[in-house]
Amino acid sequence: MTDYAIDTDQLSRRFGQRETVKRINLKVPRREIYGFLGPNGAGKTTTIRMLLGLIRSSSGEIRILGKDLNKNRMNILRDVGSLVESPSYYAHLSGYKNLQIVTLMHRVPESRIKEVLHWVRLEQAAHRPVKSYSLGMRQRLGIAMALITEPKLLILDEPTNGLDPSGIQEIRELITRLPRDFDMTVLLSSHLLSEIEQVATYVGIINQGELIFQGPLEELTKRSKPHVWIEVDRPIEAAAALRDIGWDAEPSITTNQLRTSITERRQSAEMIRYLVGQQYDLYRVTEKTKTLEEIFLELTGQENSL
Ligand SMILES: Nc1ncnc2c1ncn2[C@@H]1O[C@H](COP(=O)(O)OP(=O)(O)OP(=O)(O)O)[C@@H](O)[C@H]1O
Repeated sequence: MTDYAIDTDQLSRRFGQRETVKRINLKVPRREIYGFLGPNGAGKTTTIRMLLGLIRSSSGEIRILGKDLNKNRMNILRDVGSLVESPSYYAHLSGYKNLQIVTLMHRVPESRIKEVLHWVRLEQAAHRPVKSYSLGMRQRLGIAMALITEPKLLILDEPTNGLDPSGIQEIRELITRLPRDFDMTVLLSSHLLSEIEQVATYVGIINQGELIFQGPLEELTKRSKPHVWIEVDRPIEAAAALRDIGWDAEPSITTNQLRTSITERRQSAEMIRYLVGQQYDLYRVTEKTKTLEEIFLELTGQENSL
C-alpha cells in the first residue's frame, strides 16, 4: 500500500445547495511536491481549508500522515505547516520578532529562528519591521513561520499569487528543496499550470469541484507527445479505413484533417503510402505538439476560452 501524506475518501463540501467539492479522492504520496491545480473557483481553497481542519467537510474521510483527521486533529496538525491566503503577522514588528512569537506559541527552541531565516533568505532583513518588506519577502516570512515547527507536511495555497517573477523564482527554489532536505511532503495550489509544472512532481487537477486528473507530472506531459495530422479529402472515411487495419486515427470534420497518434517518421511514411494507395488525396501532413496548457484547458473543458 502506498504511503500517503494526504489521503481523502469521497471528500465533499456543500455551501447551501451548492456542492463546491465533489467526492474527491486526493492521494498525495509522501515526499512529493503535489501541485493542486484548477481554475479560479474550482474548489482548491475549500479543499485545503478542510484538510487543515479550518472548515468541516459535509461528508467523506480525511487521513493526514496516516491518521484520521477527525479523531486526532490537534495531534496531526502539529506536524502540518500551512500558508493559506496571506500570512498573518504583526507588521510593526520585525521578521525575527514575528518568528519568535511562533516559537513561543509552539514551544520551539529560539535557535530555530536563525535556521529558517537562512532558509528563506531573510537574514539581512530579519530586524526590519515587516511593514517595510516587499510582498515576496512577506510571503517568504509566511513560509518561514510555517516551517519553524519542522512540519512533515506543508500546505501552501497559491504561494506565488501577486509576486513578481523574481519573487516567484525564489519561492519555487525554496519549495523544490524541501522534500530532499527535510523529508517533507508539499501540497501547493495554483490556477496556473506554468507555476505547477516547474515545481511539482505530482499533479491533481480540480474543476468545478471534481478531481479530473491525478498522477505523476510525467503522465500529464506524456499527453503532449507530438501527433501527425493529415489533411485529406475524406477524413471520416480515411480514419475508418486506417482504424480497420489497426492504426489509431481520429477525424476532424471541421478542418478536413485526421489526427493520428504516430510519432515516428517511418510509421507516418507507411500510413501516407497506404492512403495514397487507397486513392485518397492528401493535401498536407503536419506534426503538432500539444502544450501542457492545451492539455489543461482540454481537461477542464475551457479550450474555447482562449
Ligand atoms: N463560505 C462560503 N460560502 C459560500 N460559498 C463559498 C464559501 N467558500 C467558498 N464558496 C464557493 O465555493 C466555490 C469554490 O471556492 P474556492 O475558494 O474553494 O475555489 P478556489 O479553487 O480556491 O478558487 P480561487 O483560486 O479563486 O480561490 C466558489 O464558487 C465560492 O464562491
